[in-house]
Amino acid sequence: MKVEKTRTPVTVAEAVFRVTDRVCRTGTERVPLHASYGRILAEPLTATHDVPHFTRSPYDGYAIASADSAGASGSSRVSFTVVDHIGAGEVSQAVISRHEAVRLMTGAALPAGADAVVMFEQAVSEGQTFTIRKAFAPQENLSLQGEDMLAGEMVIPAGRFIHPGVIALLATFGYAEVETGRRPVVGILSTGTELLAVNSPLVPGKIRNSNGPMIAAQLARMGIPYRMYDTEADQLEDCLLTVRRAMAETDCLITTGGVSVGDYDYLPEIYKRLGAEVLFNKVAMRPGSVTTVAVAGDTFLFGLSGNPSACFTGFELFVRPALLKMMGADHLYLPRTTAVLAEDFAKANPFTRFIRAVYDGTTVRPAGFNKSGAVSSIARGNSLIVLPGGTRGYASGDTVDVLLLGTEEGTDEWGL
Ligand SMILES: Nc1nc2c(c(=O)[nH]1)N[C@H]1C(S)=C(S)[C@@H](COP(=O)(O)OP(=O)(O)OC[C@H]3O[C@@H](n4cnc5c(N)ncnc54)[C@H](O)[C@@H]3O)O[C@H]1N2
Ligand code: MOO
Repeated sequence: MKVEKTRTPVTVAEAVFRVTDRVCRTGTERVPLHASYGRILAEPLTATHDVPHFTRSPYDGYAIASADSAGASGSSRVSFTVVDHIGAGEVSQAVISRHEAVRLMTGAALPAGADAVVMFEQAVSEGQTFTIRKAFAPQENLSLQGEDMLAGEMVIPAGRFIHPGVIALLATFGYAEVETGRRPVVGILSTGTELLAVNSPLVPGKIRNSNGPMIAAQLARMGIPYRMYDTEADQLEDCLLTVRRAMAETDCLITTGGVSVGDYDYLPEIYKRLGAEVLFNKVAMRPGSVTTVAVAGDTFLFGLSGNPSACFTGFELFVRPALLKMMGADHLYLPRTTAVLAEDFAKANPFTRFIRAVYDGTTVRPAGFNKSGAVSSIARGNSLIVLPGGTRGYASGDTVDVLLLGTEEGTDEWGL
């Protein structure tokens, strides 16, 4: 088999752009509210009524007409008579006359004639009467109709992640079902004759397949369904058959391994046989320089490196935003921040370097063994330090860019 040995690297930003620019939404589907968590809102969410839709008391207390409290002060008490008593969910039939009040609980509708609420703590109760020692302003201690949202107001645009707060909003407006971006079904194919199943005993030269389960978990974290595929051996024909089957059964396929220039790295030849358009096959980054993305028909083929740290990073940088866009998300990228490097990093960075790292809110430090083949630092890290290409010698105390991992939601800006 003849594979090209020289590839032209693209920058990380260019690679991300090439993928996200090509991806289209995979459609929409209606799901019950309880199943909508973690999906992407396909329609803007507009308030169908004012919230709250009636003026209510935000406190346990007494509803009064504020004008009746005029003159109350530290040295002058004003007295009221309680004419009704309501809890939340009840509506008083009383219409307050001069120096009358309705005793009401938090959330109860304000009775007619009242325009302020005296908290229990602001009153001295004596049977059916109470006194106050301060004057109340109109609308004091009220939760006004529409103060949170007004009918017709667009509250959450389409493309946003449905998190618990959005679920609360949907429930507020009575959405028993929600229109969401369809989740793509993703195939995972781990290639390599050295790979053993997770429950296999170790034998010389072989290793357990850690990338497959890792990618499955990266997908699960995004709520995306997946199917696992196996090849019998590192045989081109066998691998091609499996890729074709996976393409027929899924919306996109993630492979790991076999994408470099080795004698058994069949993926480049498979892309050729499929007539796939290769968007890029080398990225100016470490790890993950061999990351390849190709499109065959309307199926995306993500060729991630076999090296675990490179595989992990390739998923987070390229696969994740693509899948989010397939679901119709408008925020595609990992949230990023800056942090103070907590230890020296002396290595040169000929290309953009992504270092698995531990970020504590202020400082960030490499999460340990930092080779492309490392597994330990993926397990220990919660973030990626990003060091630009063409730099060297970062010292403890330097400020560096950090991408945050493990959040379900993206940001709308590719900022690196
Ligand atoms: N002559 C060159 N050799 C290599 C180059 C190069 O430019 N010229 N690039 C190196 C870089 S960088 C990387 S990264 C690797 C990428 O190779 P592949 O993506 O084709 O991956 P494999 O060769 O199949 O495997 C690499 C490594 O990872 C282990 N592996 C593979 N699959 C898994 C898995 N599912 N779970 C755990 N570990 C896995 C595999 O055993 C190898 O050790 O190529 C360099 N070589
Ligand atoms: O792709 Mo390799 O992981 O750059 O080291």
